[in-house]
Amino acid sequence: MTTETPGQEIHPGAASPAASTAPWPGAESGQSTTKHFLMCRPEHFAVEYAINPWMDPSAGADRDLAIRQWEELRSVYEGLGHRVSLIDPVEGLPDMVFAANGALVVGGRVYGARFKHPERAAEGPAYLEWFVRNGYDRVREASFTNEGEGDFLTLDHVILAGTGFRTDITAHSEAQEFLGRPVVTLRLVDPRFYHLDTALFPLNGHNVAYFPGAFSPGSQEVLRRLFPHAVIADEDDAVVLGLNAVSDGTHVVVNAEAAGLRRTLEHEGFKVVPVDMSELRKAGGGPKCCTLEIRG
Ligand SMILES: CN(C)C(=N)NCCC[C@H](N)C(=O)O
Repeated sequence: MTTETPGQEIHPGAASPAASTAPWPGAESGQSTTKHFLMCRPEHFAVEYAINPWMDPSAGADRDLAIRQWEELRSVYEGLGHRVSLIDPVEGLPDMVFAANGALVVGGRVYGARFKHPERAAEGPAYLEWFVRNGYDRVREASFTNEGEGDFLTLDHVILAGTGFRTDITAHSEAQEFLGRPVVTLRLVDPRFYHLDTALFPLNGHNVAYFPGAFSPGSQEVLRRLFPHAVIADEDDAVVLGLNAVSDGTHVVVNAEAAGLRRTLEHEGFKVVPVDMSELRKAGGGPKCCTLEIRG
């Protein structure tokens, strides 16, 4: 049903290791899934304003380096056999590279983002427009503030939803109603981890890795109950945005600096794919932020 603008589609070149029956011990953590991602080349990337504690406009950012790091991330996905589509970057929207914030797409239904900060407000309609243009007809403009997959992370039977800094808790029930999936609210308490995807990522359809210190005591308890076998990350890994990672159930694409987390994931049987996203981190983003998953 989805038709994409010619030239925007990128076809995976290499054979897919993710689709193979690779004997990595990660098999016990779940099967590898071939995914469809939407990304936005950082052609207008800059740190021009500060809307999170990572951003310092006076420090400057090297756009060419950001583009090289982003290209590397894109080829990692393609090399793993994932499909990558592109949305055109819009001049004047320096954070548009963080595609994860643009929407939440589950079962072919697109729940649009509504950004908290006016600096990013125009990104919501830009991403929604991409989905409409590409044939998605179950599209919902949000009535409440929410920053897409920055604060909504989807597992097989539940969607985990962050609140506290960006996404309004009322958006959680709006998303649940629209998507027909149970949404579990998690409260974020540390401003460095202002989106859920800075503090937690799904390892597969039924387990997660997370940094407990980013969550309120009640939400920590919820996470312990839901995921008794979760991978627990420490603050050293969290402060290099190590939890802003993307897993296909076998491979985990993770910030290279997250040394402890990388070791733990390998020990758990995952195939770790380190990437350097240091330039994009100056705006508060990592690999997951650059990646919006299109499900269905
Ligand atoms: C990992 N995170 C938090 C993301 N999903 N998005 C990055 C957004 C960065 C942007 N400057 C902002 O502060 O909104």
